[in-house]
Order: sequence, then structure tokens, then C-alpha cells
Amino acid sequence: MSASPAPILITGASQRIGLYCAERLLDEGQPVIATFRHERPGLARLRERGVPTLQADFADEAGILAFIERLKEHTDRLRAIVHNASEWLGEATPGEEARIFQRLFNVHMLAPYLINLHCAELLERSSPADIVHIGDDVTRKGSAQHIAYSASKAGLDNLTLSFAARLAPRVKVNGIAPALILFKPQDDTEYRARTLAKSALGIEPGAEAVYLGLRYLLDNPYVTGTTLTVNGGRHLK
Ligand SMILES: NC(=O)C1=CN([C@@H]2O[C@H](COP(=O)(O)OP(=O)(O)OC[C@H]3O[C@@H](n4cnc5c(N)ncnc54)[C@H](OP(=O)(O)O)[C@@H]3O)[C@@H](O)[C@H]2O)C=CC1
Ligand SMILES: Nc1nc2c(c(=O)[nH]1)N=C([C@H](O)[C@@H](O)CO)CN2
Repeated sequence: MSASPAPILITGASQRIGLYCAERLLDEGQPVIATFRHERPGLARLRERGVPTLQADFADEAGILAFIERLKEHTDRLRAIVHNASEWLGEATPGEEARIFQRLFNVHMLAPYLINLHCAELLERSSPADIVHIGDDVTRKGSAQHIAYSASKAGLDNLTLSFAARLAPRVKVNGIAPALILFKPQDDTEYRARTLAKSALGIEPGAEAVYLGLRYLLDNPYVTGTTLTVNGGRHLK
């Protein structure tokens, strides 16, 4: 029996929420394996702390399966998988709709689906074991500006239910559905004010709000098939 704890895999952990959660887990002595698509400055901080950083593009099946093969070269067990990788794309480019639709479904649904199926055995060598899908509160009502994005995140919510049923009792499977957590640097004042007004609490909480949800799901032995809403009371407005 290995003395060191099994690692937690976080996808899309080179920046923002994924990077933040990776560093908070490391601070607590939890080993992490991180995936990234493009090289970014935050990866150096993870590498300095001994985190294997695996380049992976989940835009198609070949990229997903190639990642799974490389992951298994790095570990034979996992404490948890956090499916965080995501693109927030709208229907902005005429003629590009089908390509964007496919890309969003691949990163938000095909990647979690294939990684969960192919890596369940790694999770089952750890106890407790968890899968956490990072979704989006927008699935509650859909989005006129991000139709394919919202639909693909709704599909991810359904994967939570199916995998929770399939992998119980050895693996818990849950989701976190955030609304605004972090603005992007390019978001202008008007957009920020308009977005903050959409929730009852009216704040930009930062990545800690998602990490606290992740911590709860990892620590609670009696929660599975659940999606935590972390939306500042957006449903109340
Ligand atoms: N930020 C927010 O306010 C909210 C976030 N969420 C959800 O929370 C999670 C984290 O959000 P946030 O930190 O803002 O996410 P980001 O937009 O920063 O994306 C996270 C990472 O996903 C990676 N990624 C994108 N496409 C692919 C792909 N095809 N294959 C592999 N990796 C890919 C990106 O890589 P690269 O560096 O190459 O771009 C990026 O670093 C996401 O699932 C998001 O949908 C939900 C609601 C609100
Ligand atoms: N992959 C991403 N998904 C989402 C992001 C993001 O930056 N990356 N941002 C949002 C917005 O904050 C939205 O919740 C409020 O306008 C949604 N999803």
C-alpha cells in the first residue's frame, strides 16, 4: 500500500480557477496532476511544486485518448478527477457554428465521458474517490448568446447523474455549477456592472468560491449525483 496520497487530476489547470484549485490542494499536501492546452506562466508555479503538467487538447477524440494513455504512464491511481477544462464560446462566427458546437461538446462532454470510463479503475484504487464536473449555472435557463456552450454544459450535468449511478459506491460523482466567479481582464466596466447586477449578492467572488465547493464534495462521504450551485443567488433575480 503506497504511503503517499493518490494524486488529484485537474484538467485545464494552467490558469484561473483550475490553477487556483490546484495550488490550494497542494497547500494542503494533496498531490496534483494538471493538464494544460497552451503554455502559460502559472504552470511554472505548479512545476516548481513537483506537479506533472500534461499537455492535452480535448477538441477531438484522438487528443482525449492520447491524453488518457499518457496519464496512465504517470500514475496507476487517482484520488479524484476534476473536469475543469472549458471554452466559453458564443455563436459569434457565421459559418463556424457546427465546428464550435463540436469543439464545445468534445471538451465539455466527450472528454469527461472518455476519461471517466477509461480512468474509473484508477479511481477505484483510492478510497475515498471522487469525480467533480465543473458545469455552469447557465444550464438552469439556457443562454441566447452561448447556445452550444450551455447545451454542452447541460450534457455534463447529465453525465454527473449517470456516472454517479454507475460508479457507486466506490466513486462519488458530483458537479459544481458556478455563475460569475472571475471576470476576464478584457471585461469592460459596463459588462462588469451588468453582470454583477444579475445576482442577489452582486459580487465577483473569485476562485475560492469554487474551491470551497470542491473541498465539500471531496470531504463529504454521503454526497453523490449532486450538482452544487455556486451562483450568488442569480436564480433569485
Ligand atoms: N470564470 C467564471 O466566472 C466561470 C467559470 N465557469 C466554469 O468554471 C471552469 C473554470 O473556469 P475558468 O477558470 O474561467 O476557465 P478558463 O476559461 O480559464 O479555461 C480553463 C482552461 O481550459 C482550457 N481548455 C479550453 N479548451 C480546451 C481544450 N479543448 N482542451 C484542453 N483544455 C482546454 C484552457 O486552456 P488554454 O489555456 O489553452 O486556453 C484554460 O486554461 C470552467 O469549466 C468554466 O466553464 C462557470 C461559470 C463561471
Ligand atoms: N471556460 C469558461 N467558462 C465560463 C467563463 C470563462 O471565463 N471560462 N466565464 C463565464 C462568465 O463569468 C459568466 O458566468 C458570467 O458572465 C461563464 N463560463
